[in-house]
Amino acid sequence: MTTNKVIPLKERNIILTGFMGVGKTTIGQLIANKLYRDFIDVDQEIEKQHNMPVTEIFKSMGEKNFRQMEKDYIVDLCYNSRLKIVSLGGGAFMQEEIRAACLSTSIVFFLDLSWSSWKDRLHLIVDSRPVLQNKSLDDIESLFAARQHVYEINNSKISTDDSDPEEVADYIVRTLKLGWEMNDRSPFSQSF
Ligand SMILES: Nc1ncnc2c1ncn2[C@@H]1O[C@H](COP(=O)(O)OP(=O)(O)O)[C@@H](O)[C@H]1O
Ligand SMILES: O=C(O)C1=C[C@@H](OP(=O)(O)O)[C@@H](O)[C@H](O)C1
Ligand SMILES: [Mg+2]
Repeated sequence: MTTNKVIPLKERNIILTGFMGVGKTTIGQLIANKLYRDFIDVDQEIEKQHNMPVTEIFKSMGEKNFRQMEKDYIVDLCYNSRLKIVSLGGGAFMQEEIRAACLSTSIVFFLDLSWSSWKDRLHLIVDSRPVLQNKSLDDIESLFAARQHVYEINNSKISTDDSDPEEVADYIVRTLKLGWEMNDRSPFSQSF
């Protein structure tokens, strides 16, 4: 474990959080390509471990087990890796232990999208997101609203309304490079 070591800013993992369908997986991969870093999508890693899609994991093992696997994977990743671009699943940040691990070791970006834009995207994702299945639009809106205040705990919030994934990824890369450059020039420290 690297728990007590202060991780230099440039080496910290970059973590994307936000509601299902906001673009974490798509944009994370683009950021990784632009920065020549490894990309880790937590859902895809859990799917590889179990050789089945998340929908099947929910069906055969239950959501509770999925949440445990998600927590174990992310906490380990946070404390034992650096320089990764990581896309979380949209429910991960609801677990306090995951939030604490992410915020103490990494740089967390919240990809925000308004409800009115989000609902136009529902048809793209509903079949592959078990949490959205058998729910009315009102139920989903309540879940969306309930989770927003948890995503608000982050290092940087990006509004993705009216931007395509390339634009969002470029914006995040520019923000990061600026932050790294300012940190390099700071007389106080290399890390915080
Ligand atoms: N900025 C965007 N504008 C339009 N469509 C997007 C945008 N970001 C993602 N999408 C689309 O939304 C869907 C969900 O994207 P995904 O990256 O899987 O989201 P998440 O990982 O947050 O659930 C995909 O079909 C993707 O192409
Ligand atoms: O919000 C959630 O509870 C979930 C989000 C999904 O990931 P995306 O946010 O990438 O869709 C996936 O982890 C699972 O279906 C549960
Ligand atoms: Mg995803």
